[in-house]
Amino acid sequence: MEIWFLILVSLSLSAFLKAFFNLFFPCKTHKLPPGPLTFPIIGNILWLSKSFADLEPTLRSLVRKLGPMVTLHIFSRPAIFISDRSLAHQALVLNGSVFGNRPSALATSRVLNSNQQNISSSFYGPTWRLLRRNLTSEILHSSRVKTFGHARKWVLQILKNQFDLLSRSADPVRVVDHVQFAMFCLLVLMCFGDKLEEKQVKEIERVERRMIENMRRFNILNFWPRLSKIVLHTVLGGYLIPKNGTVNFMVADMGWDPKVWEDPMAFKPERFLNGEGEAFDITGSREIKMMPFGAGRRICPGYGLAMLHLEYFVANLVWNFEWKAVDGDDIDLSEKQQLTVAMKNPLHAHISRRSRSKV
Ligand code: HEM
Repeated sequence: MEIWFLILVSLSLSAFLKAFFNLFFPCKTHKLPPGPLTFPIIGNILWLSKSFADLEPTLRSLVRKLGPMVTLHIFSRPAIFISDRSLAHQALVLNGSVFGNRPSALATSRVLNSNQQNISSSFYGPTWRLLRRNLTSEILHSSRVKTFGHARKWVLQILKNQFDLLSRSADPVRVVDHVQFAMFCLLVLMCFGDKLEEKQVKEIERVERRMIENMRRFNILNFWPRLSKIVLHTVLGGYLIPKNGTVNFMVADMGWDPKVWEDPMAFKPERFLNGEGEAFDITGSREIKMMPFGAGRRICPGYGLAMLHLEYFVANLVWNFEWKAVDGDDIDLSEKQQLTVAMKNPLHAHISRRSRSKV
């Protein structure tokens, strides 16, 4: 047999074996993303002693030192933090079925999340799919939102659907949860009252730019824990994401990436003025530039409704009040960490002349 043929066969065989092992045994061939040196029990105590506000700068400095994927050993599971937009896209959008899961909750939080049978905490599976379909097609679909006046009727219909579909379940918590869920949806829809008109929505387009810029610049969340209970070991960015590992996305850092956003820390709503009339894609389906509503299969199903609602709310705040810095004219954009990020020196609101003249 020709020697070149033997070389070719052995090279192909080794390439095949490598691909096979990478696919089925990534934990043997890949390492966890880097992380600080930790000692089993002491390491956990150190992390747990940190407040939420301390965790964020610590993580940022680790990302600067170690790269866009970092592992911390908190509790018994490795917690992986991702700060890079394209890795987030690869995980949440391109590999949505792997990263769309939620972890098993602690016994205490199961009381609050109805034994993980509600839409946001349920595992990626048939119950989640059913709840999600019911919410998106029966409540949040634009054709339904337009007829919000009949909200009460839909909610009753949805409740009936849910009861019918889940009637085989012997778990009473599950049913209670669906009642609560439907009532919550009703409340959200009722908030619109009968004041939402298409004309009004158009008038406040300008406000939308300010609002999206606010979401990018002043993040509602610094990092969004997508605590994925990964069913099989998987590989992302050349690193192992272990089975039962948890994955967290550093949302604030993605919205401040200077490669995407010019002068990222400045408040510039006009950056969303697009000459070609193409709207900014907040879902990140093609590329993630910011992700206030998450991305991929578990993206917030209420984002359309939330945007409308916020536009209406923010437009009224701008229309009815004059917002001024307390001391001097300069607005201070520094932040402080509370449960969410808030303005360190909030503005004061004065009733505007426009509103006063109406009174
Ligand atoms: C400004 C307003 C809102 C923000 C910033 C927001 C943000 C988010 C985020 C970040 C997630 C997690 C996404 C992920 O895991 O990738 C989420 C999930 C969710 N949101 Fe929202 N949301 C808002 C309003 C709403 C509204 C109005 C509704 C209801 C109509 C809603 C219903 C949900 C539900 C049911 C989930 C869980 C989805 C799932 O796990 O499949 N949200 N939201």
